[in-house]
Amino acid sequence: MTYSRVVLSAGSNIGDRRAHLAGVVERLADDLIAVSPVYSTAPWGGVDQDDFFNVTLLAGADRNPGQWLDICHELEQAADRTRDVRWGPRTLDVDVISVSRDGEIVRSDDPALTLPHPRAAQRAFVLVPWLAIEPDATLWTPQGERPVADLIAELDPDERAGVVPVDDLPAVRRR
Ligand SMILES: Nc1ncnc2c1ncn2[C@@H]1O[C@H](COP(=O)(O)OP(=O)(O)OP(=O)(O)O)[C@@H](O)[C@H]1O
Ligand SMILES: Nc1nc2c(c(=O)[nH]1)N=C(CO)CN2
Repeated sequence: MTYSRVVLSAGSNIGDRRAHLAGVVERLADDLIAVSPVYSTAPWGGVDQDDFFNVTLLAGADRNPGQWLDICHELEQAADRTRDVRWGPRTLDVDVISVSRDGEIVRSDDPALTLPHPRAAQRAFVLVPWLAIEPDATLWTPQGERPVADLIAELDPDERAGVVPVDDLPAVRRR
């Protein structure tokens, strides 16, 4: 038994953004612990592009970190995701933000799956939705384990202002 708890971030800024995010919730239905509201988010990373819709999800299951990443890639492929511009527009991006096992945060330098996600602490589009579903969330950073609320408070106010709640995705029924 390798029960693990995962934080995933999903984002879309091409096509039916809401439908792409709803597909993630549908796929993970059996493992879901919580799904944030949908947020409209200004593009992060310096590429001029349309706003994203983002959600952060908590899930738990008997899976290792690589199996969570496989699900992320499967979901991206199902949305016909292509890799063109780094941090550029996409139908669907699903990232593994953090995994914990038996309450211990998993850490990995593997470029194929770096954990926790090395840029999560700078991304209001990940942290703000995460805090909405887990008010005492913490993230491992190079400075150690930090409350997500503190990381958000340290972001540029413009970065925070670009992340605005829209509404909730419809609830899914467990299979
Ligand atoms: N924590 C992680 N979550 C998702 N992918 C990761 C992670 N760590 C490493 N990767 C690797 O990064 C590769 C590129 O991922 P992707 O195209 O989603 O990057 P990106 O979304 O453009 O940028 P970023 O990594 O900054 O979010 C993936 O194929 C994957 O193997
Ligand atoms: N607001 C926002 N910006 C992004 C996003 C995203 O999901 N939301 N994903 C990116 C690819 O890593 C690059 N920039």
